Amino acid sequence: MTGTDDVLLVHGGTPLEGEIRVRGAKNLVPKAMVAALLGSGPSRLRNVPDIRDVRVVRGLLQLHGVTVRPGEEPGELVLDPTHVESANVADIDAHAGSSRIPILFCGPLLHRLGHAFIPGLGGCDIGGRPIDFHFDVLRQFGATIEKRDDGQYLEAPQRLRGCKIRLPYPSVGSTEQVLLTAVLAEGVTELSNAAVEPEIEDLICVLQKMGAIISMDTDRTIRITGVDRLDGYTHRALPDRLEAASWASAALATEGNIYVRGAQQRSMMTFLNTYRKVGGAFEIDDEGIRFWHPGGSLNAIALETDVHPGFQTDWQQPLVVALTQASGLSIVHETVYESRLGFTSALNQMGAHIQLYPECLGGSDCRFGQRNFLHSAVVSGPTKLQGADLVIPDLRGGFSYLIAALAAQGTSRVHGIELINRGYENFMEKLVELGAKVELPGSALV
Ligand SMILES: CC(=O)N[C@H]1[C@@H](OP(=O)(O)OP(=O)(O)OC[C@H]2O[C@@H](n3ccc(=O)[nH]c3=O)[C@H](O)[C@@H]2O)O[C@H](CO)[C@@H](O)[C@@H]1O
Ligand SMILES: C=C(OP(=O)(O)O)C(=O)O
Repeated sequence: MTGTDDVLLVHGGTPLEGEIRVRGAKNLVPKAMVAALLGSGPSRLRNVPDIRDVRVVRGLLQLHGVTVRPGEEPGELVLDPTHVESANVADIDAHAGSSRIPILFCGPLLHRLGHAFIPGLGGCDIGGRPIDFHFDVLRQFGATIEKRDDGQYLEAPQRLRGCKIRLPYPSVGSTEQVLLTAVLAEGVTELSNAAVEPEIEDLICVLQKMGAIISMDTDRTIRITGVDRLDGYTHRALPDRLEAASWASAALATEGNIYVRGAQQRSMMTFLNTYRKVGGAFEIDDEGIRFWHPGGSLNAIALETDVHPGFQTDWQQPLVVALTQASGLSIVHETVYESRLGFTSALNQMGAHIQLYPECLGGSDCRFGQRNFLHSAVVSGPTKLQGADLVIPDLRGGFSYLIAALAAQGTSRVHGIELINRGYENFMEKLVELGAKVELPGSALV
């Protein structure tokens, strides 16, 4: 999608109603694809969504000699790493695109080739997003790292060795870095203050299927006993709980009713509790979850994002749009990313009343409290939203703008919709199936 194709006209005011399906999680599938690099034979990954982050990783794996082909069932990939080889640095740079996943190639490439090149990373612009923890842990395993203008060059002069690591913060990516490196390192690795998101548990399941030895304690400690060799795996990716929650928020904000096939209660319990407090209704069955607005007014709430099992930060932005329709003052404290509330200024242009503060409001003190980041919000509602010209700032912010435009009166022009393809499979088709009135300029109503 380029040029004017990157703009969507959204005619708001119609409740979203119907059924959509979510497939494998954006925050697991690309990482399971990287794990295939560690195997001595082919892996089969099922429930793979057609999103840009998957295409980026597929390209990077192919550059490193991994063959990637469709499997027998729709959404299945077969990844064969038998002939892993060094890739041209310029090609890697060109393929890395907008994703954060290239950083996770370090451990597997160091094991397979003894060296790795990591280009500049993409990902959402929602905070500084440093990668210091990643390089600190890789050094502890015995890797050397040289920063040059085009990226980071890593080497493993000898087999990487297991070590004792404590993360300064339970970072998802750094925990995955440790897992993907420790499984083939010599000896035992003990990781404390690890992240324990459901996608990390699913990655551990993938690695265990390959032959890894990994145990998790209740105190965020993960122990990995290195092995000499891993096989391929067959795995069905856990469903995308972040996409599911986005559609749930869309149902609430537009006074609609959406059945999300594939949504799973277990990985969404914290979201479901919050949804119920706001006044949203849901019903769970074996195949998915139905979310709807039961009528009447919604309740203002106090919300704090946190690492799992807390309220996931990626759920925050879409739900804030629904909170603009709740009666009273809602407080949102974003403790994972310092700049993740910036998207709210466009909601204010549409008629919302959202005030940002640098203090930690409504809960515990976080890392950002003394540093002048506008990371708390007071949302005053309900407010009528009006269509506007919107420029998508990041993935979840972008989906939130779609929700706001759908809930608003009048027409919005939403610019930069291509970014949404990074994490939402076929979102335009899904919108149309749910009855949204959306239009690509120059074409008929889609
Ligand atoms: C592709 C993917 O899975 N993305 C998810 C992953 O991002 P990602 O893995 O990048 O996020 P992290 O959990 O690592 O980041 C959490 C916090 O740790 C900080 N940090 C992280 C690494 C580091 O080296 N130094 C450092 O200071 C970050 O700036 C941030 O404030 O987890 C986030 C938190 O659940 C989610 O919002 C993202 O959707
Ligand atoms: C922040 C996100 O992703 P990434 O880490 O890929 O930028 C997200 O999925 O909302």
